[in-house]
This record gives sequence, structure tokens and C-alpha cells, in this order.
Amino acid sequence: MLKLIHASKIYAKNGICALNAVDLTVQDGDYISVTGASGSGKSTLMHILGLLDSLTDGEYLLDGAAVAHLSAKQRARLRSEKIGFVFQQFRLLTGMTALENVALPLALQGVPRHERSERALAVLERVGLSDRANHRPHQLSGGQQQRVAIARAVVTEPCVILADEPTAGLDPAAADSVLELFDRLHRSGHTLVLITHDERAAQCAARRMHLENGCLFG
Ligand SMILES: Nc1ncnc2c1ncn2[C@@H]1O[C@H](COP(=O)(O)OP(=O)(O)OP(=O)(O)O)[C@@H](O)[C@H]1O
Repeated sequence: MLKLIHASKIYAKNGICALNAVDLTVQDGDYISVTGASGSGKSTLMHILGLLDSLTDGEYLLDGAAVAHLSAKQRARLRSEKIGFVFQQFRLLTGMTALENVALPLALQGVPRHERSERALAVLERVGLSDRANHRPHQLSGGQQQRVAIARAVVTEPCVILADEPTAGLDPAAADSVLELFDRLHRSGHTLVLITHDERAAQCAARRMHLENGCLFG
């Protein structure tokens, strides 16, 4: 469903080859972790898979379709339909409740208000936070905020969840609750790509990959 074929990314401004002829297939239901030293190309890989940047060589197929020639508008639409993002910094909107944050991607897709509240609440229930639906981010712990962010990423039923260092900065118990949630999402059929420095997090994935100087192994 996600396929990189001999994918390379060279940044024009400094000539750095951040991805070097990478081949990667992510099948429906996969749970993959990608580790690598600082500067090995992890963020670049996430940006490419998340349609936030383009390849300089090779191909990226999303659900079987090449994305190289799509306009910025088409890419943005595809991104909101097919990809759920989870970031290290949660990126929740501080003025909104947990429920409103989770419902936001549905609003952007034009889902009617009544339906989006229902769906957001159902997903908050799945991440164990339905009793916190009306709390704002500052009233939640770091681990709870990250679980809200994960709920927001899955509410649109994307093809894949791309998580960039989702446990960095969390204490061990909170990190465990996030990894446990990923495990449950994987077991219920979700597709996950976890980009991480955290060896313990990487071991939770069903398949491990490793980046070294832009080359992908594993
Ligand atoms: N926008 C950019 N313009 C130019 N060079 C870049 C850009 N983004 C990344 N690079 C370079 O590409 C290489 C890979 O960077 P990338 O951020 O993908 O690595 P990373 O593994 O995510 O690193 P970290 O773990 O430190 O975030 C590095 O040498 C980096 O300096």
C-alpha cells in the first residue's frame, strides 16, 4: 500500500543525499519501526512518506498510485485522507478540548458536527480517555496528550499512521502507555510506521528497519 522504489532525496541547497535508493514496502496491517543515528535520514523519510516533501529520484506509490505528479492541493487532500501523523510535541490546539482536537480532522473533511462528535468520542474511548473528553491539553499529562494526538491521527481511518519520535520526552510509564496503544492499534488492523531513537520503542514493532547515511536496512 505504501511503496518506495529506489527512492532518493538530495537537498538542492547543500547537495546532501538524505535518502539513497531506498526500497520499502509497507503492507496493510504492518507495524514497522525505523531507527537511525541523528542525520541518518529519518525525518526525511517521514516527510516523503507523509507527502510533505518530494523525491529527487525513484518512485513513491501510495495505494498503488504514483504521487510524483500531483499538485500541492491534490497532495494535501491525499495527506488528509490517507495519512495520520503523530509528532513528538503532540501539536494539540491548546484552546480546544480533547474531543474538539480529535474531531478537528473530521471538520476539515466536512463531516457534519453531530457525526464528528460521535466519532471523536468513540476514538477517545478506544485510547482510554473518554472521561477526559472535555479537558484541555494543559489539564492532561504528557502521556494522555500523546494518546489524544494518536486518537486525532486515527479518527479519519487513515491508511497509515506515521509517528515521529512519539515517546521522546515522555517518562517511562507514559511511553509504555503510548506503546501499548500502538500495539492495540496494530492488533486491530491499523498500519503503523514508527520513527524513533528509542530502542525499547523500536523493539515493540513487528518489523524493524534501520537507516544509515540515507540507506535503509532490515
Ligand atoms: N531541509 C533540508 N535542507 C538541507 N539539508 C537537509 C534538510 N533536512 C535535512 N537535511 C540533511 O539531510 C540529512 C538527513 O537529515 P534528517 O533530518 O532526515 O535526519 P534524521 O535522522 O531525522 O536526524 P535527527 O534524528 O537528528 O532528527 C542530514 O545530513 C541533514 O543535515
